[in-house]
Amino acid sequence: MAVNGKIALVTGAAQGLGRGFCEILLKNGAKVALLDVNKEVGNDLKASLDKEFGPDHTLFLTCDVTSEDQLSDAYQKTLEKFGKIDIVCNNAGIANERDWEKAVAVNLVAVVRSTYLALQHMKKQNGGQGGLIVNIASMAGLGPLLTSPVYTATKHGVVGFSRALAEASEACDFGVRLKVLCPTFVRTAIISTLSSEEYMGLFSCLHGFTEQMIGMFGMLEVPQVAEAFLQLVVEEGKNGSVLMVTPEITSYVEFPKSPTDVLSGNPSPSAPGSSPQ
Ligand SMILES: NC(=O)C1=CN([C@@H]2O[C@H](COP(=O)(O)OP(=O)(O)OC[C@H]3O[C@@H](n4cnc5c(N)ncnc54)[C@H](O)[C@@H]3O)[C@@H](O)[C@H]2O)C=CC1
Ligand SMILES: CCCCC/C=C\C=C\C(=O)C/C=C\C/C=C\CCCC(=O)O
Repeated sequence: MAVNGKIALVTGAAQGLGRGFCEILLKNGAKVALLDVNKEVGNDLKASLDKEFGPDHTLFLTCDVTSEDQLSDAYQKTLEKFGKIDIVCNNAGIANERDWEKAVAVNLVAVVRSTYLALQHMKKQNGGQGGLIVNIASMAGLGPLLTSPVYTATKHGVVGFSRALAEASEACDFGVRLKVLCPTFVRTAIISTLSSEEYMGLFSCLHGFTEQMIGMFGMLEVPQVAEAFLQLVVEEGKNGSVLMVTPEITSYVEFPKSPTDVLSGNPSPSAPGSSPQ
């Protein structure tokens, strides 16, 4: 989808990857609703973006994505300010294996809720103009991060939910596409949890394991991931696709043949973007 003139809503927008996604959308001519639980950092970001893009191009909304009321209120305020929503990026996420229920609430439950809200506002059957939802998972949505089983589960959940809903949206002709971004390690604040005694808890015997993985996979910088995000947004079609990002390679993930392919007699595996929508 061409970004110029579009309205986007990004969760967890105040810093890290969320900030990178907002900046690349703004640079390409979108207006963006910035949602974040961190009011102070969010207000600072808004002030800095106002200088670069003008105050009418963004709206900062304090929003804890785990609150149903705050989330639906944020969608409502975005619509009141900008009149429509074309792109939603569900990015807010945490790593917390001790308070693992909170990790499930932020990383999975809130992504599901926000995706359904987005669908409700964008789908053609409700008078919407269609649109695109990009859910931020992780490479931990494709394979295990040993020190973080619950984080891994939530990210696998985001991948599975998004792929299933992408097919359902197409079958129901909602006019809304879903895509998933799976970066490896990125230099942001979430990484500071790395190897801390508080985080490791049960898994302290795996001390040093993540550092080894970072040595193997490498560490991305935010602008590299923002470029991959832009690629997902701009490329037409590819509903249900999952884009993996490492320092060396950005590529669509191929999954085993899905039951829908089998039912429809599609001989090829479930290649991303195989559907024309
Ligand atoms: N940094 C990394 O290595 C990777 C990160 N990811 C994913 O990217 C996403 C963004 O993470 P980072 O930018 O790295 O982390 P970060 O910690 O720098 O930023 C996360 C942002 O989300 C916000 N947030 C947290 N809980 C929230 C809530 N309940 N409601 C609203 N906002 C909330 C925070 O205030 C913060 O602004 C997460 O989903 C993370 O799992 C995926 C792969 C790698
Ligand atoms: C295919 C194998 C999966 C590899 C996963 C790769 C990268 C994933 C990175 C993230 O999503 C990073 C986000 C959170 C992790 C933060 C801390 C957990 C690590 C703690 C530790 O092990 O010390």
